[in-house]
Amino acid sequence: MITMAARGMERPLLRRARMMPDVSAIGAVAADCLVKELETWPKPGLVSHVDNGSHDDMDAGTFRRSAAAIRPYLQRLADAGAFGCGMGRLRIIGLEAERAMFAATSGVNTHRGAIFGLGLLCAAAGARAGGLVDPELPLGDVVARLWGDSILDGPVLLHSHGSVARRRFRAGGARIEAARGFPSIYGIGLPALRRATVVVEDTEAARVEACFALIASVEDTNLLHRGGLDGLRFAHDAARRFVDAGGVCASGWRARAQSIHESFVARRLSPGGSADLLAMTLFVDVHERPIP
Ligand SMILES: CC(C)(COP(=O)(O)OP(=O)(O)OC[C@H]1O[C@@H](n2cnc3c(N)ncnc32)[C@H](O[C@H]2O[C@H](COP(=O)(O)OP(=O)(O)OP(=O)(O)O)[C@@H](O)[C@H]2O)[C@@H]1O)[C@@H](O)C(=O)NCCC(=O)NCCS
Ligand SMILES: Nc1ncnc2[nH]cnc12
Repeated sequence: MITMAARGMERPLLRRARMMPDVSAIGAVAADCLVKELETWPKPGLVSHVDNGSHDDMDAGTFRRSAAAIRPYLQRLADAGAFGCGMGRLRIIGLEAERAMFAATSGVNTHRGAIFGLGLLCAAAGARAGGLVDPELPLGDVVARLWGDSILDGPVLLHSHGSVARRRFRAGGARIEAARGFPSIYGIGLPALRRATVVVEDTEAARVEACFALIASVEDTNLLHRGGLDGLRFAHDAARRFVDAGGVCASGWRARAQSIHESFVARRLSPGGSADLLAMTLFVDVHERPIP
């Protein structure tokens, strides 16, 4: 069993509020997290309900259609997790979800990374609600424990933007993130979201904080694809400066965040992997809220 502790990354032993055992709600919660990610602004270079960021082939409507189309598949992944299915079955459902996404968006890739990562978290939530694993085990550890090896051994996409960027820059990407139990969610996104929620009591601002914290450290293959190493460094530095200056807890944060958003758009940079990880952070937050 691969746990965060076994990998030397201790997580605090929190008692977790559980949304159990309602397996049938998992897909709807996950789709709602995709919509909440969309409805977060300013997010550097990314599409939101306010503008299209660095994209000219998709807008908020494209993302809403995509989230609605993949919602039933996220639920099927949760059900599959509750039935103890292996990675082979999850992959089949994931690929069907990708086809539904492309049909809903006329061929635009809105959520492939989210289908993969959030889909695995849905399956983990299903396995937990179905009593197949310790109900206290964090969802990321459930993914690593049940499917981590198969995620790494599975077939790779040879021609996706991400796979080209990963080979060129030796980057990790979505599979490594999932196989390791989502360290970016537990180590970065979730702590940032929760810190900001306590201080500012503004849920959209807290999502902005988590988004910037993720962009500041994730090796995002979308940034590498569009901007190479210089693009990734630019994004890391800009987001890090925002967080270090107090993030959304500092006065004037929205104007600063908007200006960084515009600087990404000017360079056509889009941290799609961090956007996916924001949605996954929201999902984990719902399922693992500590009991006060
Ligand atoms: C395993 C797959 C995810 C394979 O994907 P790939 O080989 O492409 O791997 P990655 O590069 O690792 O990234 C895949 C997507 O994951 C997001 N992502 C990027 N970096 C990270 C990261 N460090 N951690 C986590 N996630 C990351 C990202 O997704 C978002 O970007 C997509 C849009 O990208 P693109 O089409 O390139 O868009 P544009 O820049 O707009 O293109 P142009 O306009 O320039 O032309 C969007 O989907 C976001 O979600 C990465 O793209 C997986 O696909 C796979 O094997 N699937 C099979 C199904 C399966 O196994 N499912 C398991 C059960 S659910
Ligand atoms: N809001 C967003 N904008 C651009 N790419 C994304 N990938 C996932 N969410 C995204």
